[in-house]
Formats: sequence, structure tokens, C-alpha cells
Amino acid sequence: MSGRGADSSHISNISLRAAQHMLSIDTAASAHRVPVTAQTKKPPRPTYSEIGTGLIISGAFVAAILGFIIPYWNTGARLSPLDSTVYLQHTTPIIPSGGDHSRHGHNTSLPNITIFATGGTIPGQSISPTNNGNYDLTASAQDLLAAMPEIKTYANIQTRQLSQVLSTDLTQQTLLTLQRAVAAELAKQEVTGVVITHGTDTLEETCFHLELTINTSKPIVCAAATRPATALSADGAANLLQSVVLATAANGRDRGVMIIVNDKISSAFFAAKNPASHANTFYNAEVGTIGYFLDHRPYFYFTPSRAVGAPYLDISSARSLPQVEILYSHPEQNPGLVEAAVQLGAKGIVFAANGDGSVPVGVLKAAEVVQRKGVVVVVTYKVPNGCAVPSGIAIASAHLNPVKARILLRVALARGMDHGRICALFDRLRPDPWTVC
Ligand SMILES: NC(=O)C[C@H](N)C(=O)O
Repeated sequence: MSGRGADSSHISNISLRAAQHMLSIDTAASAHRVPVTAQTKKPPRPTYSEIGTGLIISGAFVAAILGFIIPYWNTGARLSPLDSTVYLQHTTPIIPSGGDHSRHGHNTSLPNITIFATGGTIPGQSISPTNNGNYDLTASAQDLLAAMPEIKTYANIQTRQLSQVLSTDLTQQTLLTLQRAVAAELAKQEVTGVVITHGTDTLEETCFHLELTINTSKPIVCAAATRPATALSADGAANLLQSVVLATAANGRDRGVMIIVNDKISSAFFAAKNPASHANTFYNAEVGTIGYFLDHRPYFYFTPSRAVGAPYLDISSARSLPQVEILYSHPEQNPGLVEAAVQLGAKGIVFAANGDGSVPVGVLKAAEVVQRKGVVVVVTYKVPNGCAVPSGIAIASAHLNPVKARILLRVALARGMDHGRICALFDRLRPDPWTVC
């Protein structure tokens, strides 16, 4: 058997042990379940694990030396002329991992990773291994980790369960709590990176929000699953393990927020969910796939880089976020929807527009009216991929899809930016700005 074949079977063992573990947790539904047998023997330690551990230890050693020699590493954050928005963000000092903790089982030669768990399919326990859609969320992040002891060879891991919901139900309060908690955790010298477990449905929105609002060089990695932990070929265990590996990786720094699903490393700036339930659910607009996992080791196509015009917007003191609604365009759309959205509290409106940004003329006129009252209007595209161009009065989202444009607009409004600044913010997302603001 080749090395890779051996690794694949190792991971399916992890999934099966995860499944066994989940099955043993949920006693209420156990009568309906197909018993899982075999796989009780610990699999032989794979070669990649030893190599990975060795690399991490040497990486930590080199980082520790660099930490003494180069106490502060600043590749030149520059302030926006528009605002205190930082467009390039490499200000965090390089910090040696490790530290003197007294936690039980702490290994000072390993990096420290914190996992923030929010729910989604990844901890899901379905009524049978062939049922992917009907599951409950009674397993915690700790339960997931207990089912995959291999993960402890990569890092000392702490978990924080922030919520246990499907991602469609994630509130802005949880989002803001997550944002502050992740930023606070990464500010700790001994923490090398963080992992967030989350449902796939709105993962791109949460990750994009964190991308805009956390200024760090350290890796922030989002892990999800398209199948519950109890499923045949459950994908969560491997995605979680790889997320932890990436959060510890020296080459995972300075790349913004990343998503790991199906061996693919996606930039949160570009990733979008599609199709809904396939294991390969995240596709990337154009350049969004920045790397991949081979034998559970991360490889990148590029040296660290950030998307053109990627802003950092400090909203650390925000306790709530302004309401921004998305209106889906089509011929004969009722212009009254625009005013209705405003009456219902919208401070911003995003049009998921036809083609590359066209909105029916009546709707555009209605948008002009609310814009005069201070509501900010952004036009995006409803097609899977594209680049929206300015449509009459509206700000164009460039390549940001409707949900990402909504997140950027909401954060900009939370930052207190006015129409002109928000327009310039979006305008910078193109290498060759329109300068329409
Ligand atoms: N695969 C998933 O995680 C989907 C789930 N409905 C969620 O977003 O929470």
C-alpha cells in the first residue's frame, strides 16, 4: 500500500471512531442506529504524523529564536487616507509558540491552538450512518476531539463552545462575541492560531466578517463539514484535523481567514458555498483557492498575500450591527420593496442584481429616494461569479457577491462610515478603481 493510501485509511478510521463515539453519546436514538463494529484497534501511527510533528517542533524552535532576535516584525501597515481603515495588515510581531502552561496534558514543545465551536453539521449526530440531513447537535467540540486523539500530536488544544446552532440561526451577538473572543485569543503571546467550527450555510459570511474585523498575522482557520459526524464518509474529522494543522503552520500566517473543506484551502475573501451538500461545497471565485492539503500537510500556491483593497475595519467596540437587507433583482421587481426594507429598519440595501449590476429602473429610482435619506445602496450580481459595475446611483461591489457585499457594508456602517467613504472602500476592491465616488 502506498503512503497516501495508508493515510486515507487512517482518516477513515478517525471518522469511524468519531462515528462510534457520537453513537455512544446519543443513547436516546441508539435503537434506530446501525451498530458500528471493528476499528477498535488504534491504527499504526502514520509516517506523516511523525514528520509533521518534527516539522512543527523545528518550526517552533526556529520561531523561538527569531522571537528573540526580531522582537517586532512590521511589514508596513498603511493607513487609509479615507479613514483609520488599515488596508494592509502585517503588524503583529512574530511570536514563538509554546509557553509555560499548567493545563493538564500540556506539551510545551507543541503550539497552542484554541477551537471556537459554534455548531453546524460538523458535530451532527444523525439517526443512521446513511442519513445526512436529519441530525441533532448534542456533541460538543470536546466530544469531537475526544474521538480523534491524533489531533493532540499537532497542538495543545483548548476549546470554547460559543453556541450550538445551525449556521442559519447564528445571531449577530454570537458573531460579535466570536470576533472579540478570537481577537483576544490571538493577542495572547502563547496562542499560535485559532480554529472555528461552523455550519457551512453561512460560513462564508462569518469568515468574511472576521476577515474584515480582525487584524492579525496569525492563522484563523474555519472548519466545517458537509456530512454529520455519524455519516458514512463523514468529512468533519479530517477537516478539523487539517484546520488545526494549518493553524499551527508557519506558512499559514499572513493569509487572512481561511476555510478548510475537502482538502482545499480557501481564502475567506473569495470562498462561496456551492453546491449546498457536496463535500466539495466551497468553490472560489477566480483566484480564491490559495492552497491544498496533501497527506494532511498544507501547501500554498502563493507566498503570503492579501486581496487587493482588503480592508481592516476596527469595530471592536460595536455591540450591535446595523441592519442591511439584500433584494434579489428580476424584471418587474416591485420598487416598493426598497422603501419597505427601510421602513423595517434597513440602513443599507444590497441588490443581488441582474447580469453585472442592472436593476429595474423603477427600483433604482426608489433606491435613489432612500439614498437621499442616508441609506447606503450597493449593487452586486446574482450570477455565481462576476464583477458588478456601478449602476446609476448605487455603489458597485466589484467581485463581492451579495452576502459578502452585505457583510462589508454592515461593518462599514458599524464603523460609522458615510456614503463617500463606503463608496471608496468598495472602489478599492478593484485593481483599477472606477473612481466614481
Ligand atoms: N453543512 C452544514 O454545516 C449545513 C448546516 N445546515 C449549517 O450550516 O449549520
